[in-house]
Amino acid sequence: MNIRIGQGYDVHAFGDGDHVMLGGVRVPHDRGLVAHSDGDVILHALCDAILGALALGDIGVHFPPSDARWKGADSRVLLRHCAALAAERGWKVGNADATVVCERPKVGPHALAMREAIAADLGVALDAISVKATTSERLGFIGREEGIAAQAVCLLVTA
Ligand SMILES: Nc1ccn([C@@H]2O[C@H](COP(=O)(O)O)[C@@H](O)[C@H]2O)c(=O)n1
Ligand SMILES: C[C@@]1(CO)OP(=O)(O)OP(=O)(O)OC[C@H]1O
Repeated sequence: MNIRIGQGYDVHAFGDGDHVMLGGVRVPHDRGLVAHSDGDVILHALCDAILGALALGDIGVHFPPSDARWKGADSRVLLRHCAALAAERGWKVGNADATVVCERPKVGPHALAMREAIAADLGVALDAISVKATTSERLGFIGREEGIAAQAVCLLVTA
């Protein structure tokens, strides 16, 4: 069995709105996220982790912000596309682990639903997908609730 590892990172600013999309789940909030797509930082970081493991560039190469096709896009579509790129090359996701960093909203109550959505999109078992959260202890742009960040790592294994 061959293995590959990739990592990803994404940030989006908070703006007007009444919910955020995180890990494919609509989470009620008193702000929204500013983005060309739905601004799902967890899924964007995960897409970049998969693309990184494949050495296929990054999310902006595959889904350019200049392309109207991705305006308001459901990031689950992007994630499934990245999984398909891996499958075409003989790889599948072994496991993935993401950390979202924000003061609010609280992610814990939604983490299982996020894991379920991601596992379904990647075609893997629930226990292969981890979603964690931490605050920034009120420090920096995240601490001031100006934006939200996520990191992800992903292991690919030969299918
Ligand atoms: N947006 C968040 C942030 C944190 N959590 C949970 O709270 C725990 C404590 O966070 P600290 O930053 O104070 O270490 C963290 O381990 C998460 O379980 C959360 O659900 N949503
Ligand atoms: C996802 C894309 C889609 O156009 O746009 P954004 O939603 O702005 O998100 P970003 O994390 O900046 O990645 C770039 C783009 O691929």
